[in-house]
Amino acid sequence: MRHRMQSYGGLSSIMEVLILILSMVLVRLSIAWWILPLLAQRKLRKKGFGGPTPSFPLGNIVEMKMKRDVSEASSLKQLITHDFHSRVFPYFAEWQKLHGKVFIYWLGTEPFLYIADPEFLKKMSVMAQGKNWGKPSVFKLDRKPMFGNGLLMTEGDEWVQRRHVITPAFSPSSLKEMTNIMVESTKRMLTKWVDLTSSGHAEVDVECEITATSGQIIAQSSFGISPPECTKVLEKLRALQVALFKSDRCVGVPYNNFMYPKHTLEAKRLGNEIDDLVMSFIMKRRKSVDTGNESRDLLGVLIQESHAEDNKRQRKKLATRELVDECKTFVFGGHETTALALTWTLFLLALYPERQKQLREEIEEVVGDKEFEVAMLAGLKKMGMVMNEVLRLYSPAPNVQRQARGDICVNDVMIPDGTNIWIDVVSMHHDPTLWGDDVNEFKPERFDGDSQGGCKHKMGFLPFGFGGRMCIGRNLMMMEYKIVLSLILSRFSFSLSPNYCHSPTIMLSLRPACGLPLIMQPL
Ligand code: HEM
Repeated sequence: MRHRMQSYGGLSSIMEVLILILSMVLVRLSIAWWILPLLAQRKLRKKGFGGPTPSFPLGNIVEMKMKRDVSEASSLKQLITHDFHSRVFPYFAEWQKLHGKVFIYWLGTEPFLYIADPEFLKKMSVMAQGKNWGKPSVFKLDRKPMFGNGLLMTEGDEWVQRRHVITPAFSPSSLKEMTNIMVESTKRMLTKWVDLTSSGHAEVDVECEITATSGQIIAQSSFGISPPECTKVLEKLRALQVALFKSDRCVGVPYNNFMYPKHTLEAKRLGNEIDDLVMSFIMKRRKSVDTGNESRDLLGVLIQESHAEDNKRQRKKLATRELVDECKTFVFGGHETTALALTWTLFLLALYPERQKQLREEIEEVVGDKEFEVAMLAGLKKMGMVMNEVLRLYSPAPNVQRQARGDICVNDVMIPDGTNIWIDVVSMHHDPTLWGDDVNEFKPERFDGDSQGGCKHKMGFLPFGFGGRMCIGRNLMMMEYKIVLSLILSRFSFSLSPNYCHSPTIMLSLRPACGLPLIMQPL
């Protein structure tokens, strides 16, 4: 009996210790996840930054989801309008009315400083050294299967070094070598469209077609991956994008991965499969380096760099991982955004057929019957204006994110180290105080002789981001855009299909939710 009592006594003291440890862990977690961020938010509030009231542990996620559901349901029968900020970001549109263009909102236990004011952004970037801008750790972790630690996600010295190594792969001479691949891939797509239309299928989902072609272009021109091989990677990347961005996974809520195990495991599995495929391409290319048959495309540049430094085993391992992450980053970042810019262009040209005619005349004048040459692209001025206007109205990259690495002082307010920052590009591109009352009209002329399109603030037009982290692939994009669009316009005229449903939506990028069915008419 005494023995039993002793063991009960031992058990209860173990329980007490466990409860104590658990309470200490809970206290530490609430301090780290809630009290400290809340104190930082209070400080910012005292300095005049408002924002919606968060609740623990979801922050403002519930409110955001509710507003989005309402907006999606009410926009099902939406007429075609280019004024869609309140549809894709209904919560930001409403909070802006209450709190202005700079405020704080919460994703789970992560506070975000929302910015739709270019002047505030300018002051902030002047004060922050390039290296003091990081990428939100919460997104880096969440998007790891897709981008790993590729250029888009690296920070500090590592980013400086990586950007320095990669930049030559986008030099004018390297881009020139990509022309043939762009022309050939587009011609293959157009031959397919001719076959489709001549067999009675006039309706083509051009978003799907152009995304596949753009994927082939980047995979082949930057990594030497041939079309059949790259299809697998592209399909898996698309599935990964859906797993990561098409579900409400409560990013920012501690341990959200455990709340959505199915999506988390699916993303991890797809990420690993893509890694294996990419690794097999890299191994093949490494062999050609060993035999001296290496080309100077992006993968060639990266492989040579990793060889130059891989005298220590540790470094070699790291370099191989980095190579895989860069390949994923560039294959995804390099095709999705460009394809969407072209898709939204075709949508607008279908809507305004007189613009198709104008561009066709320009192509006839500049290119005529000749083979495409890079030197011709600068002559396609009207097309350049159309491109800028599309990137303004339907910016494929709808937001830019940062995390302060170090305190940043703006207007005498200290934005503390670690603050997440969300820059709402769609809002700035649709702001009548920056662009005028015709802000929601498609008017390429606003870019005639003015690279800022008449925007009243030079940081109000940010399709490729800003500062040192501006898009590294923008020249490649502009070249691909003009080549693909010229070839399409020379072979087809097109109009919107009655099946088109106007529903811009965000799935990391800004895309048409139901694709872009067009009625194609061969010329
Ligand atoms: C319409 C086409 C494109 C748009 C709208 C676009 C947009 C952007 C934006 C807004 C950023 C800045 C992100 C940030 O600051 O966090 C960015 C960065 C980047 N883009 Fe693009 N992009 C396009 C095409 C491309 C292409 C064709 C490539 C590759 C071939 C590419 C690769 C990258 C990479 C690697 C970065 C990260 C750069 C860095 O952090 O140093 N993008 N892009």
